[in-house]
Parts: sequence; C-alpha cells; structure tokens
Amino acid sequence: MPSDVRVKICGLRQPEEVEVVARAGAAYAGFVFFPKSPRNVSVEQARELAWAAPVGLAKVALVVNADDAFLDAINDKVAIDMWQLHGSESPERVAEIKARYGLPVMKAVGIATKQDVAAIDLYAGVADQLLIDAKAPKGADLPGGRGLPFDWQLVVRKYWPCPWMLAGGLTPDNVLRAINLTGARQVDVSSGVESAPGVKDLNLIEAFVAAAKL
Ligand SMILES: O=C(O)c1ccccc1NCC(=O)[C@H](O)[C@H](O)COP(=O)(O)O
Repeated sequence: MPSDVRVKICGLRQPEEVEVVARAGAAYAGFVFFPKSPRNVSVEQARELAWAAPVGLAKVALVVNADDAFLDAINDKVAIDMWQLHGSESPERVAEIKARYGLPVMKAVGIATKQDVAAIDLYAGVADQLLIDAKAPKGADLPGGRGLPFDWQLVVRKYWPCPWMLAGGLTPDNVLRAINLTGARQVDVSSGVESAPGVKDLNLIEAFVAAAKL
C-alpha cells in the first residue's frame, strides 16, 4: 500500500504534464509566475493548465514579492487553490493575501543555517502551510527551483503547528531517504524531474511520485 506522503510537482508548463502529475498520484501542481524563471507561465497559459487539472489536484500559484495587481490578474483568470509566496514577503503580507483572496497561503522559507530554521516560527502561526527549501544566495536570479538541497539534519525532529513541505534538490533517487530522515509528510520538486531547465520529463515525474510514496 503506498504511503500517504503528498507530492507537489512545481513548474509545470504543458497540459500533458498536469495530466501525468495527476495520474501519478501527486497532490499539488505548481505554476510559476516569475519572468526570470525558465518555468515562467503567463496568466493565459496557467488558465489552460488549470483547466487540464482534474478535481482533487490542488493548483498552486507561485509568486515572488507580487503586488496586488498581479495577484488580482492571476486570481481573476486562473482557478487556483493555493498561493505559494516564494519571496521575502513578511508575515503581515502573508496575512493580507490570505484575507484578500480567501485562499490558503504557503510561505516558502529558505534554509541554510540554524538561524534560518528559527525564522520559520515567524510564519508558522500565520501561513496555512510552509515550504522549507534550500536558501538561494543573496542576489541570485532564482530564489527557488535551483536543484540544490540543504542540510536535511537541520529539520530533523522539528515541529511546526501547520503542515510543511520539504523542497530543494529532491530527485527520484534521494526523496525516500529525505522523507525517512526528516519525517516530512509532503515533498516538492522541480529540477529533479526535468531533462533541462524548465523541461519536465514525464518518466521522472512518475518515478518521483512512486519513490516518495514507497
Ligand atoms: O522553480 C522556479 O523556477 C522558481 C522560481 C522562483 C521562485 C521559486 C521557484 N521554485 C520554487 C519551488 O517550489 C521549487 O519546486 C523548489 O524550490 C524546489 O526546487 P528544486 O530544488 O529545483 O527541486
């Protein structure tokens, strides 16, 4: 019997990717709204992708320090189920976005040190979920989706009062080890299921979901 680990596949750009993600048994499909990313999608593209998603697959809109006008444009056109805030949004901004759209908000937090782990507490009481990811270097073009892991020992036996998701450099080969070590019940991947930046590999998506649910 497969485990109940919930998987998010991020950075989808083609309707057939969304279909494979759902068929493989993932819980979340992520769409990246960040022009510098090789996974960036327009509002119109995302609208098509959301249509391709069957009931039960949660559609997550990933934004980075987005203003209300941009969030409104996404919210008006795309049937999303959750926001993922992947910039330096404050806890107050998380609360504001929750109230404005009435949708759950997942706050991404980059981790490299114990101090970064402590900073997660600032968001744990306000966000609906946390995405705990590798920390990008200051000034990096991409704050996430870099295919690099952090030291998983930093989050072993940690407790937060809301659900959390492990991310950063996960692959079909290492995801089960990461789950067993950290106790994560949710995992997220982008680069580890790609053949090139922004190009998803359908076989790797299936392999990742299967490995996470072993
Ligand atoms: O994926 C992107 O291009 C991206 C761009 C800007 C902000 C965040 C981004 N990705 C965030 C994700 O949720 C990724 O899935 C997560 O960082 C893990 O990525 P990876 O290490 O490549 O699996």
